Parts: sequence; C-alpha cells; structure tokens
Amino acid sequence: MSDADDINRSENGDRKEVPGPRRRVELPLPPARAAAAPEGEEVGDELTSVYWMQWDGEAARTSVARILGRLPAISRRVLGLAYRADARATVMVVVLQLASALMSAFGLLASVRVLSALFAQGATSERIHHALPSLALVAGLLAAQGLLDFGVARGEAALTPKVRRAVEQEFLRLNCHVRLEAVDDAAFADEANKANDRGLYYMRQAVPQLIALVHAVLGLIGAAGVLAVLHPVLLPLLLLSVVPQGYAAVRSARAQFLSHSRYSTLQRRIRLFTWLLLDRDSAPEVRASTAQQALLEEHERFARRIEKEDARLGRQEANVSLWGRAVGGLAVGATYAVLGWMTAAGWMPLAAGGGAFLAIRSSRGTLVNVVLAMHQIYEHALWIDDLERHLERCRALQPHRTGRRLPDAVKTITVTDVHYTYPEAGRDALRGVSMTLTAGSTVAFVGANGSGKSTMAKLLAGLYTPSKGSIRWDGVEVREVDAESIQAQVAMVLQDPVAWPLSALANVTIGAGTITEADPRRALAAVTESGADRVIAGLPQRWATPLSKRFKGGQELSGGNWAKVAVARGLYQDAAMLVLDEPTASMDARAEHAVYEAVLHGTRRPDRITVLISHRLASVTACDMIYVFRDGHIVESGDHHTLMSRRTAGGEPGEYAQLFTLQAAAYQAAAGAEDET
Ligand SMILES: Nc1ncnc2c1ncn2[C@@H]1O[C@H](COP(=O)(O)OP(=O)(O)OP(=O)(O)O)[C@@H](O)[C@H]1O
Repeated sequence: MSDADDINRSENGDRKEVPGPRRRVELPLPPARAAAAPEGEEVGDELTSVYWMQWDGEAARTSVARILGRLPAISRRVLGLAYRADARATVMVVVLQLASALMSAFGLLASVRVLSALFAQGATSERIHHALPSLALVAGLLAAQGLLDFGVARGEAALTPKVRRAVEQEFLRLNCHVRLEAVDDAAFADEANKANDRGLYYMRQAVPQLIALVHAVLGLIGAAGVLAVLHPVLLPLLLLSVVPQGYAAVRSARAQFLSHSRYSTLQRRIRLFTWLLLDRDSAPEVRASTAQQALLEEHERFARRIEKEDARLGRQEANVSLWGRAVGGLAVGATYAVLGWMTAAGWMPLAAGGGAFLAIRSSRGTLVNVVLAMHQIYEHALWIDDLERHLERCRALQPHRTGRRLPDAVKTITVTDVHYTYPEAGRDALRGVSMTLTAGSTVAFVGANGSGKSTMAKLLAGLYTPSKGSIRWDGVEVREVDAESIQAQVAMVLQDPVAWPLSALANVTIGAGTITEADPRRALAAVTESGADRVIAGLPQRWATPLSKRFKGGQELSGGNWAKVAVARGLYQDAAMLVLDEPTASMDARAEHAVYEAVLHGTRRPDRITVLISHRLASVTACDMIYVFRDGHIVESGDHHTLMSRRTAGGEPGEYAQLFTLQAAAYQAAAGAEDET
C-alpha cells in the first residue's frame, strides 16, 4: 500500500488537505506472553531447518575409519599451509623430527645392549665395564635427541605464528569480499561465525598438533620396530592394551562436536544479550526503558540451557573415559603377564625381556600420545572441515571477476526490466524496473518504505546482481565486468553510515580505499561541501581526532554530524556515480539544505550521475529526473513540474503530486497553527 492511500477522505469523498489517522489493517491481537527466542528442551531445536546443520550432522555421522582416512589429507593441507608460510622452517621441522625418531629407536636398541651386558655371566665389575660403551651410546643418543627436539621446538615457534597469520588473513580476505546477498543470509552469517569461533581457532593449533602427532607416531614406529626385532608377538599385545583408550577418546570427541554444533546458535544469542547489556550504544535506551531486568532474564534463560548441556557433556565424557581406562588397565596387565610368561618359559633371554618391558612402557606412553593427538586432530578436523567448506563457499561467492573493467567515465547507465529477489525472500523487491541515467544529471528515487529504492541503488552500485534484466554502463553489461570495478565507480552514502572508529581524516578517506593516505585539497573540499568542516574544526585534534571514545582523546559525534562526515566521505571518493540514500535524515534542516544545495547545485559535475533517495520531497524538486517507486516498480517518472501536473486516468493527481501535496499541507497546517497561537 502506498503512502498516498493513507490520505483520508472526508464523508462526502473530498480529499482532506492534511493527513488523518492511518487506515487500519487486518492484524490479530499479539499474545500476552511471548518468548524472546524459541523455547524447547533441545538446545539446538531452532537450528534444525538451517541448511548448514546438515554438514554438521554428516560429519558427526561419518565413521571413525573415514575420519581417520581424512587425516592424511588434513595433514597434507596443514603441511602445505606451513610450507607456504615458511618453507625453510617446515623442512627443518620435518627433517629434525625424523632424525629425533631415529635417535629414539637407536636409544632403545642401545638400552637392550646395556641390559644384555649387565645380565651376562661374569663378575659384576666386568659386566659393568662391558656395559659402559653402550651406556655412553645411550647417553649420547639421548643428548642428540634432546638437541634435535630443541630444533623442532624452534622450528615450530617460527612456523606457528606465521601459519596463524596466513590462515586468518585468508579467512578474512575471503569473507570480507563475499557478495552482499550472501551476507544478507542469516544462515551464512551463522556459518561464518562458527568458522571464526571454532574452525579458525582449531586451524591455528593444527601445526603444533600435527607436529605432536608426527613426533608420537615416529616414536611409536621406532619402538615398534625394536619390539618386532625382540619378538613379533609383542606387537599385537601392545596394540590390544591401547585400543580401549583410543575408542574412549574418539567417542568423547564425537560427543563434544555434536554438543558444540547444537548450541552454537545459542552461544551467539547469549553473546547478543551480553553485548546489549554492556554496549555503549544501547546503554541510554537500556536504562531509559528499564530493560535491564528483561535482558538479564533472557540471558539467564540461555545460560541455564548452556549450563545443562555442558554438565551433560562432562558426565558423558567422564563415563566414557572411566570405561576406557578400566578396560585399558586390564589389557596392560595381560600384556605384562604374557611377557613374564615368555621370559620364564625361555622364549626370550632375560635381557631381551627387560628390553621389551622398556620398549612396551615407552611405546605405551607414546601410543597414548598418539591416541590423544589423533583424538584432538580428529575432533578439530571436524571443525576445520566446516571451516574449509565455509572457505570453499566463500570462494564460490566472491564477486565475479572477468578481468574486464568499466571505462573511467560513463555517459549513460541503462537499466532494462530489472528484477531482484533477496535470498529466501517470499517476493520480488524489484519487478521490471527500467530507467536511463545520464552523466551530469541528478536523479531522485522516492516512494513509500520498502518500495525498492535502496535495493535499486545497491544494484546500480554493483552490490547485487539483477535476478533478471540488465544494467548497462555505456552499453557494457555489468555482469560482464569485475563487480569491484563498478563499486570503485560508485560512491554510496547509506542510511546508517558506519561510524568508523578511526581519525576524522580516515573517516573521510576510507571511501576511497585508504586510511593512511589523503589528498588534502580534496578532503577539505569534501568536508566543506557536506558541512563537516565545522564539525572537524571543533574537534580537539582536528583531522587527527579519533572518532571513537574507545581511544584516548577520542570524540563521539552526534547522529547528524556523523551524517555530514559520511556525506564528505562520499564526495571525497570522487566517483562517476554518487548515491545518497537518505543520509540527511538525522541532520538538522539547515545542514540538510546545505548538503542538497552542494550536491544539486554547487558540485554538479558534467561527468557525474547523482542519485538521491529521500522521503522529504522538497529536497528533490530540483532533480532532473524523479522516479517514484511502489511495490518494487516505477509508477511515475519525470521532473518535479511534470509529475506535479500528472493526472491518473480517473483525473486524480498522480502519486508524486499526492505525496508532495500531503507533505506540503502538513507543513502549511503546522505553520498555520503557529500563526494562530
Ligand atoms: N537485506 C535484505 N534481505 C531481505 N529483504 C530485504 C533486504 N533489504 C530489503 N529487503 C526487502 O526488500 C524490499 C525493498 O526494500 P528497500 O530497502 O529497497 O526499500 P526502500 O524503498 O529503500 O525502503 P525505505 O524507504 O524504508 O528505506 C522490502 O520489502 C524489504 O523488506
């Protein structure tokens, strides 16, 4: 329904001059009690229909064998990442790890020789004498292994922070370029949040964990080799002693993963309430509306559900671990009993039995490390998998790059029969919009809330791609050029511009893609035109003042002053198209007038198309072309005079004329009331 429908008619059908009460629509009474967020026993109930939960389900249902099968791929990926981050350190870590494992195996063999010498026939002093060379070898090998492990630690210290930076950078780079329509999707935002929260966190730990795993596996291979040399039967016995613990670790990892997935949305919700309670922006309204108690209660409701889930998980883990340790203990006892029996039965010399005991003990410790490292990597791999899928999705959602760029100057933009539907939206936001914009002209989009004005502006700016129809810049279809090259040609000042927590100067220059460099003359001209010059002149450090109270000496601006800075930012960008999407709504009347004066008259440039979106029709009367939007399409177009004289088929004024008269009448009525008092 258009605003024009809101015009009241008097009993005899005459049009009233001033707006009356709004017509009522069919809307049932709201419930007396409503939960702020979905209720339910299951913490993740509200997530069941979200598509990315299916991945979680799939990962958790995957067999252990398949997960283990993925480990080589994950290892390759981590190694590749490490190699790209620091090739030298990666090679060093790999080589030193191998050498350390060799030292460990030789050390075990040397220990068996020491025992053989000690358990041999003859006088004690003679046996000790014979054992000395092997003892010295053991000491030497241990020292060498210590040095090699030191080298591994140094390599790891160099590698881990580099990998961390590389992963984070890639994650951020891909996410911040993802097409806007994907970011509009709540499910995508959930996925990005989860990937940042968990996937990235575990990916950062992947290098040290992989090093720990490789270290343990190599140590195990060395010890197993020694055991095989002593007696092959010892190997399956050893394996038997650790299988129960490994099973328990894997079970526990899977339970944790499912649990975390189930309440990741809850965590977001609880953080939202924490933020609302602590944030400076919401602080005045929270206090003025005494909303503290309501927010605290909602926070507690979620906190209790998380608490319940945490406790359940803890109990489950304790049970699984107890079971694993009990069965594992029995298996170890059995292993030692068999070893004792083999030595007593003469299957193995006593020295070899002693050596086997040492090897089993050290292998058991190593095997537990392997299981723990596998457990961790397995658990984290599930999250890393999600992160990888998210990154893959981000790659697919990058703005299209064809290598073709738009020409620097544009003469005409032709929009033909453009349709656009937001993801998961029930209806089209734009339906068959056509228009022609020519350089040097100022164009206004007007119409009721939700009629599609901002959407059209975002399509013109290349932020969205039309679902149907075409937008051509001097005949070049926008789908055929790099989206970023369109965005570089368009300066957009949005309804709620970002209050960048940067210096006043950086707040002006960031629209041109820099916060460290400025064209001083252009910056001064931009702030002068937008009226931000007075704002900046009043700041303690002028251009250098940080515009955020989070910084020492930082200043906070009023909404209207922020808008002036935002308009300056748009003007500074000096783009082929300037879109002002109601940035003046929070400005005082004089400031708004000054901005429109500057944009419509002062800086009218022959090479620029200026698009104004406004609900205050008095601001757009000087535009060359005015497009009136309703329900996603253009119902009227022309300049102010044409539109004011337009009549419908029934002889009634057109939509623009009705809206304009309505607004003018409201001012005149108010002015009349002032005169009477
Ligand atoms: N990010 C989004 N995701 C889904 N739907 C959206 C999104 N943004 C806008 N819409 C819907 O698209 C339609 C057009 O919205 P748009 O913001 O373009 O209208 P507008 O004319 O600029 O409104 P206003 O005057 O209130 O700024 C509306 O139905 C709106 O609810």
